[in-house]
Amino acid sequence: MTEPAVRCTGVSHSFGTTRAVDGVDLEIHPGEVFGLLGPNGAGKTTTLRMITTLLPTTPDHITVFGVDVARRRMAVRRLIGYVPQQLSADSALTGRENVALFARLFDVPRRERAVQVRLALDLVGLAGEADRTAKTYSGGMIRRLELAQALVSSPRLLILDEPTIGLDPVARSSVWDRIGSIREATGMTVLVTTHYMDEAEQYCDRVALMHAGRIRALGTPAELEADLGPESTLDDVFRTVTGDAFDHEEGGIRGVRATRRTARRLG
Ligand SMILES: Nc1ncnc2c1ncn2[C@@H]1O[C@H](COP(=O)(O)OP(=O)(O)OP(=O)(O)O)[C@@H](O)[C@H]1O
Repeated sequence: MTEPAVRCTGVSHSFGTTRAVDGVDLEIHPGEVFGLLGPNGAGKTTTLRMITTLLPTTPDHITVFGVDVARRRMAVRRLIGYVPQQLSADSALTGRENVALFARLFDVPRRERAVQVRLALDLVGLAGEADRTAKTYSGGMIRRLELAQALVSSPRLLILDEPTIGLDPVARSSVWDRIGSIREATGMTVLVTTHYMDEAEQYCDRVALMHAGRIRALGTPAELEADLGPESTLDDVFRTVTGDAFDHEEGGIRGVRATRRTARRLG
């Protein structure tokens, strides 16, 4: 039987008295684009940080392609490419130098590095701009450069935390188009968080709706919408399962911080 790309079983995490993740069960199939959706503070980033080994976990709760995250952290790290919300590109380096740096950090063998760097830049459509410094890139190009950094070690699982936050609609669709073509070219599994329901509807094979640390609904966008009734959108589904939390929480201080973080990055 094929192992799931990610399996979470009863995953929880608290920061002091805040229960950020509260009993999450999840299976992500190999090769799919899976969206973890929810408002600011839902627990999405904390879940990703546990899957990527950046937060401690206990054995037997999370596996990546069958490898236990708590027992074999280094093996799991080799399977994953991660693009966090925070800036991971250096504006003083060229696109190529930024990707080459990640190739070294992730132990891509020396003699393969130049080829892998070129392939990653090609996959995100930056081959023509690879020798410009990153400070001359637009916000969408920076996001695509960060994708290339994550791709250079040929991960089996690509994890993206809010890849389109703060981007204009054209840049957003170009980032999503790249994610789609990368998946097609490599067969890679993609796990992405977003709070843009319309994007999830359009680009994700399956989604989980998360609120207050819990998964409230899981399925294909079409299944979730059909369950609610004709003409329903994912936004409607979300409002139903969270009791309108989406509208109320999105403008909170964390939302402002997240947007500012991105604005700083792009400024
Ligand atoms: N390092 C931390 N210390 C204390 N509390 C934290 C920390 N990180 C997250 N939290 C809290 O845990 C909860 C879940 O946060 P998390 O960042 O996982 O949510 P999220 O869904 O990713 O939201 P966002 O889209 O804003 O990143 C929130 O209540 C948040 O305030």
